[in-house]
Amino acid sequence: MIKRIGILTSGGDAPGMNAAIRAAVLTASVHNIDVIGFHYGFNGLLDNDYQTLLPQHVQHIIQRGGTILKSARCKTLHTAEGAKQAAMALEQLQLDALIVIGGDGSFRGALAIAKYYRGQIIGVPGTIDNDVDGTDYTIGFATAIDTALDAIDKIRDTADAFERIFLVELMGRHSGHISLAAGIAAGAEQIICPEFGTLQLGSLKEVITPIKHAQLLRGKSSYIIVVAENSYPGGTTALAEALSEELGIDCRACILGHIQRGGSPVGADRILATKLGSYAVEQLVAGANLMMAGEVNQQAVLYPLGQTGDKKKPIDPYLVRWQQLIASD
Ligand SMILES: Nc1ncnc2c1ncn2[C@@H]1O[C@H](COP(=O)(O)OP(=O)(O)O)[C@@H](O)[C@H]1O
Ligand SMILES: O=P(O)(O)OC[C@H]1O[C@](O)(COP(=O)(O)O)[C@@H](O)[C@@H]1O
Repeated sequence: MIKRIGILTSGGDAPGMNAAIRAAVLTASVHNIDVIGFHYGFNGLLDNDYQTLLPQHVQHIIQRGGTILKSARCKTLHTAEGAKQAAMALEQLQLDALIVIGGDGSFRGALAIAKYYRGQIIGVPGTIDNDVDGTDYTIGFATAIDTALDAIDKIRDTADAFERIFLVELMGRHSGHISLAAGIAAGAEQIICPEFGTLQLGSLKEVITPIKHAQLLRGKSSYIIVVAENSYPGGTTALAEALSEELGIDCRACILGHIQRGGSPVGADRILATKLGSYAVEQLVAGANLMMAGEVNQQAVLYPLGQTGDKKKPIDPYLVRWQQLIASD
């Protein structure tokens, strides 16, 4: 019987985390479950830093970016001592369950705690990167794409005016979900992401050949290359410099950075967050443990927490093929 649950947001914040908190609190209230929210991710467990969350505390937060509970990374949790201490905090607060909203790293943290905790744990996928197995989309991904798209469209204007080559670096840590989606939607001429293989220092033929081909075909024109972070050993600015040297034309780099994590969540993220935040509570009541609440083919599903970081979810193979065979030609 679940009477009291804890909730926290951890790792990179993502637009829609607030919507997930709201949905979990409102659903818990209907089930007469008390909720406490830990601040600063897992640090809140270790530092006894938390607040009671009542329905009135989550009013009018569905449209807000960031997270009202704050987020952080927590080094201590990587030690067995830290995991034990976190579990002890949950026991002392008499929490029957914990909801962790975050990415696969946060779910590994949750599993570490589970070794010493008698209650239930459930994950809700919140990261702009979409690099979590067991769910078609993560909360925050749709908003990040639109943010990136808005920026790339603006870059296209200035690139067109100067007939310049621009390299736009997008986030994703080691995954290309954001770059592929935003690159396709922006009509980027090239997309470079880890799934296409990492570029080597000095071997730029595969980037240069399509540029030269396009120049031959279309003459002078703007040319946008979307580059997922960590795709080139020296970074995207170094890649732009190397290309400038090889091509003899100025290439500009634009690193979009953390702007992609902010902003009001788009409708798709608010809806996904509402569904998964609520489903997580319902599934805890039904007895779920060490699972993630995900969505596959529009159905809310449970997926083993321990498999969420297996990196089995590919970037869309149809779009990859289209980009490589048609868009970059
Ligand atoms: N292997 C692990 N063992 C224990 N805790 C971990 C582990 N991996 C990640 N964590 C915890 O989860 C936090 C968030 O993970 P991170 O990978 O930074 O973000 P995300 O959850 O967005 O993938 C880390 O700061 C750490 O506290
Ligand atoms: O905010 P930080 O610590 O610089 O981290 C940047 C990383 O966080 C992200 O924005 C989100 O990643 P996570 O959700 O896995 O934390 C990545 O795309 C990026 O590589």
